[in-house]
Amino acid sequence: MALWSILKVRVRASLRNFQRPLTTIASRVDERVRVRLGEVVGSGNVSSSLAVREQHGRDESFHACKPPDVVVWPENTAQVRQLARICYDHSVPMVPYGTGTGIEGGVVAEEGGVCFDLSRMTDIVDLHEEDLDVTVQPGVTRVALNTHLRHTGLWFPVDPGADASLCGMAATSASGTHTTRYGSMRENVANLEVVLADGRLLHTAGEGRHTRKTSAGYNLTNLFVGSEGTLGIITSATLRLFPQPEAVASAVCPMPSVTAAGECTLQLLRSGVPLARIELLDDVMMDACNRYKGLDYAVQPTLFLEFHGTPASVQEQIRTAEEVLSGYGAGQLRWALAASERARLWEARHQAYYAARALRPGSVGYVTDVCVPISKLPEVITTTKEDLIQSRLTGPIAGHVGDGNFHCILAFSEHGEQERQRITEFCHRLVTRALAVGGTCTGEHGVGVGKRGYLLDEVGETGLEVMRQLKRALDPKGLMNPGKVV
Ligand SMILES: Cc1cc2c(cc1C)N(C[C@H](O)[C@H](O)[C@H](O)COP(=O)(O)OP(=O)(O)OC[C@H]1O[C@@H](n3cnc4c(N)ncnc43)[C@H](O)[C@@H]1O)c1[nH]c(=O)[nH]c(=O)c1N2
Ligand SMILES: CC(=O)C(=O)O
Ligand SMILES: [Mn+2]
Repeated sequence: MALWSILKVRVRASLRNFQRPLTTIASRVDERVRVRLGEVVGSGNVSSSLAVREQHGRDESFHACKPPDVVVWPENTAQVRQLARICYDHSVPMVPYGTGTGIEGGVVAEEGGVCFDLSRMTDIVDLHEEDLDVTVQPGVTRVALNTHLRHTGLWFPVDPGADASLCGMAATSASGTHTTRYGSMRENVANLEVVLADGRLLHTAGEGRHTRKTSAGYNLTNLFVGSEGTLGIITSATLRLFPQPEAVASAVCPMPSVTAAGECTLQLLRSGVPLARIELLDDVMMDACNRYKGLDYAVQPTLFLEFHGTPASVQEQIRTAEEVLSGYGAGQLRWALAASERARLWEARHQAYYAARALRPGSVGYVTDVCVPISKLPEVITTTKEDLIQSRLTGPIAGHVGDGNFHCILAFSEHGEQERQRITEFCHRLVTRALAVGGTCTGEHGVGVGKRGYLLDEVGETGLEVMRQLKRALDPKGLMNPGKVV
């Protein structure tokens, strides 16, 4: 059987395994429900227009749009609770929506229902500067929070390329270019307020609690981090903050090959340099970024580095890093010291996805997202680059290599069935390769609809069944973002 057919069978089998809860989901939101929703939020905060529904039925990925039946914009948690209760009573699916920047189809309304657009809940509720934490509503984005914090000397470091909502980032367990040093959403969420499917309100670490650690019972906070809207609607998140570093230095460093870059990354991590950022862009991605942002970097595999600390400690880190880099054939480092230069450099990295897509105007993007134990990174990234060449695919590589996480960004035409098939087969080989060395099918983008077929291979039968039992316990009617994750 051709690999393409095997993949289809695997995905279908995985979907069949999902035991639907007993209650049948209502297929459409009828007029009665629509009126009740409008009574809660007011007529200006509910829409059934096709354009609005289509805008909410897709994210930034290639996954096909499936519009919800209605979009609502609640303005506070009390409204979210009332809306959820209405959906629960009428067995209507609910799909939480942050900023729609996800790339695994998380907001696609697989079974229609009500999309909860949370962008009008934009309060920064509690800032505890002395405790280094803050509580935000779901409409607050990472850039908005850091703009608000600018004058406090504090910041929040988790930075996916997009200006995503912080609660959406919690929902997908997002990470970014600072994760090597500061952690991902998993490490940086201290508490979540969640509206459950039936409208009950849960505080995952207890109402009003914002400690640096706790061992009080099960870790409900991390159950909801990465739950992708399938267990409840996050209506606020309490996040850890960090002091802004006194000194910052960024550099761009050309490397002889992706293998050398991977091996050098390992050695830098082992040397104990507390790297704030270490990102790899391969030659194809450097070319794409140069074209997209009008830059003139050498077109070869390149490490983007950043060091944080006091002026003296940054100098010390740079000395050690330069020694390690020279042992792996690194070229001349180009430094970005002024804040504006650094911003330009990292903006190019954050927009790598759009730079890759711009290589083929009018294309859509298929982003892979494997993460492997860091010692396996050089081998896996080298084999992947060879596979791309043999498969005749243009898939620029960008990697958060300090975490063993990398992406191939494949730009393709929605109409090219054969090319799409080659991409699907390539992605399958990549995930298989990552799982074989103890890695994961997704380091940061989540399962959504795209990775459902791999969850069984990754966590095993018992792991998947426990996830489904948890889902049934919290969402017995199967209304929360159906068709995703499990
Ligand atoms: C250019 C570019 C670059 C990147 C990325 C995207 C793009 C376009 N991303 C992916 C994306 O930004 C990331 O997944 C965000 O966490 C998505 O946040 P949104 O608010 O947009 O969630 P979005 O609205 O897309 O929803 C994503 C999922 O979370 C759920 N959800 C959203 N808000 C919720 C809430 N309040 N309560 C419950 N569920 C909720 C949704 O139902 C859906 O399942 C990424 N990611 C990453 O981790 N690292 C990276 O480096 C990048 N880089
Ligand atoms: C798309 C993505 O995750 C990145 O550019 O890192
Ligand atoms: Mn990424």
